[in-house]
Amino acid sequence: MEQALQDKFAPETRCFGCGPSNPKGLHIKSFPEGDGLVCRFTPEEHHEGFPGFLNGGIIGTLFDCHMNWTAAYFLMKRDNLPSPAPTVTAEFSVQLLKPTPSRQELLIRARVVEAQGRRVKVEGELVASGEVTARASGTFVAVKQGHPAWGRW
Ligand SMILES: CCCCCCCCCC(=O)SCCNC(=O)CCNC(=O)[C@H](O)C(C)(C)COP(=O)(O)OP(=O)(O)OC[C@H]1O[C@@H](n2cnc3c(N)ncnc32)[C@H](O)[C@@H]1OP(=O)(O)O
Repeated sequence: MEQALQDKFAPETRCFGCGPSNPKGLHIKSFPEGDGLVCRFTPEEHHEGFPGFLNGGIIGTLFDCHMNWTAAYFLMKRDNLPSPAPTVTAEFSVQLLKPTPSRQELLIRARVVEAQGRRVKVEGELVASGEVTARASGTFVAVKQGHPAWGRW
């Protein structure tokens, strides 16, 4: 089976949302598909906000990390880099449209809508049983040498 970008390019990282090496993390897995990236995530009970529905902060983290990887992968392709660009989240916002069921697999899609230099805008949506329950957008910036995140992937 195809490897997730996180496992292929950053297996040692410990980010709470996407680091494969964080034993308490969410371990999201992102895969290129179509014009963006997709992530499938099945929540656990301790991710719930109320019984049977996902906590909003967890939804934010899913978008944050998956959109970040979408930006990083986009820059890798655009700039012909050997690995995803070292991007961090500059800002993001989430619209919680309806309660998100937490006892099933969820689909998160994201795609780049604008890019200029090392700044990339990404939009995402969260789908449960074919229904969009949340949307997000954000700005992700590839850091320069000297930034605390540099070389930490
Ligand atoms: C391989 C990928 C692995 C990814 C795994 C990690 C995923 C984890 C997701 C995270 O949680 S990251 C951690 C949380 N984020 C941070 O801690 C970031 C804190 N902020 C910063 O470090 C800096 O503010 C930042 C690197 C984002 C920008 O500082 P810089 O000095 O590098 O850039 P600069 O200020 O020159 O801005 C560059 C461009 O971004 C734009 N920009 C910067 N901050 C912005 C902002 N807040 N909102 C919108 N745009 C922003 C800025 O206008 C400009 O646009 P233009 O190039 O078009 O002029």
